[in-house]
Amino acid sequence: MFNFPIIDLNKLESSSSEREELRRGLTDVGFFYVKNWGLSESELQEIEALTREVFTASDAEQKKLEAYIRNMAHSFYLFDMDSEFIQKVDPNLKLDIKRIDEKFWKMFLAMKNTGLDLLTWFEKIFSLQQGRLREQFATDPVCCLHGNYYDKTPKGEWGIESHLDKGLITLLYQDQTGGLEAEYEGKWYPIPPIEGSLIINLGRMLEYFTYGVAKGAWHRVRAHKTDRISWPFFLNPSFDAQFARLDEFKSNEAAFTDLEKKRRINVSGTYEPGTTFGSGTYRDWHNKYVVNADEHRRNRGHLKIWEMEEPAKAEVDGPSFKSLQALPNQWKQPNSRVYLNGSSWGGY
Ligand SMILES: O=C(O)CCC(=O)C(=O)O
Ligand SMILES: [Fe+2]
Repeated sequence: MFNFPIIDLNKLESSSSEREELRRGLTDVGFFYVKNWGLSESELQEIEALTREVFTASDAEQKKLEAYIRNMAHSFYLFDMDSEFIQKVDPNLKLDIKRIDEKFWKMFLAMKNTGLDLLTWFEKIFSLQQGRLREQFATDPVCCLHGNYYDKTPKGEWGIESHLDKGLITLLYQDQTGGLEAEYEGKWYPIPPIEGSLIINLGRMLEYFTYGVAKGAWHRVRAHKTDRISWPFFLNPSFDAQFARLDEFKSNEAAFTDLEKKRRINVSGTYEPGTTFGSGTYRDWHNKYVVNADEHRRNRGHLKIWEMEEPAKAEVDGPSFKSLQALPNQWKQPNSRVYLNGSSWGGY
């Protein structure tokens, strides 16, 4: 059993051993737990119950929901209380949309704040100038919260196949089922749930910007006999962030180039045959490798995804929904009623 770091956010300021554990999580393991991140256990229990209600609602209930989102090929948005979608809610709908919206939005913000605080801690751990990570990459980060619903993954199939998330940091809350595993030095280890804690893993972008000193971590979800819910929050760079790596880490360039060469492609829910990151912005990279990747992501997991984004970002991405709508029907929502099956663009 591998010992993943567990960081109590309330102790980071006062305890150097806590900061050392964070360093281990950041530079060696790529995965760690954090405690005291913002939501109480009772709030999390409520979120779990509401999420299960949404995902297990009757066909009829889900059909009603579908009617509200038929113009959105990709996501099930609940965050904008003034939107047409919310106002048009069928009075007979049993799901309590407003409550779901309120709870999920609170979770979204708590996770976003925790992620940004962690970036500040990473700056300290790396002795970077204050703001070096946050100001260069995350002044206006592209954030996305998923509800992942694994409906009794059939034996022999993966909940989610081995992958590396594409963004800066992923913050994940999971129910008590278990099944998540991470790779460390070539071996796979379970990441069991610790009640109330978040799992943090580092993504491809943070790894790239630091020449691999911050460690991107591979992970996967095993098949399980019961259903399982997890809530990953993806903190991606700002669309306008330049793909400029930090000189402070340049001494690791040779080692990182080596690592990249040995890597499988199509690593992170993106489709990157022979990727060179090059210059430009995160938006350029996103448009090239994420927006066009749906076909390749289709079979990467056995789950339904519910997705929440910030309204402003959803607008920025309007064109990508439209381009998705132009795709042949079978690419849009395979087997799905309300939710997309394993074809999120914002996450992974
Ligand atoms: O469900 C999990 O525990 C992991 C989900 C995940 O890796 C992802 O959505 O990128
Ligand atoms: Fe992931």
